[in-house]
Amino acid sequence: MGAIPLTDTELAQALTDLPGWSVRDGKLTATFKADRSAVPALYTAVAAAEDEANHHAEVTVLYGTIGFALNTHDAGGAITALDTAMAARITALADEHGARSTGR
Ligand SMILES: C[C@H](O)[C@H](O)[C@H]1CNC2=NC(N)=NC(=O)C2=N1
Repeated sequence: MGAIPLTDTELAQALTDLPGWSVRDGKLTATFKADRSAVPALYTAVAAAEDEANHHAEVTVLYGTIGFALNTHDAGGAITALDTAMAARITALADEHGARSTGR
């Protein structure tokens, strides 16, 4: 899986498999509602997945949500399969930690 920008069609197809994720400001983004007590463990799990994949998200923690934004720096900031794969991992980890997508 290389750092090749997805075409618009490929990205649209990928989004059908990534409920709750959308493209905002050129980045693959999702926000999850999470109890503050669950955030540390969720972030720790996401960080481990990021390090395993050597692919890292921007993470925004607010008082009741945790958000993720993904693009591929090595592809000039485009969205690649590295991003969609990490989005799927994050979705699964969020589910495991009781975090619920806000759908936007
Ligand atoms: C040197 C290191 O492998 C690169 O900088 C990795 C690290 N994590 C990364 N994360 C993201 N989101 N995009 C990248 O291109 C990227 N590249």
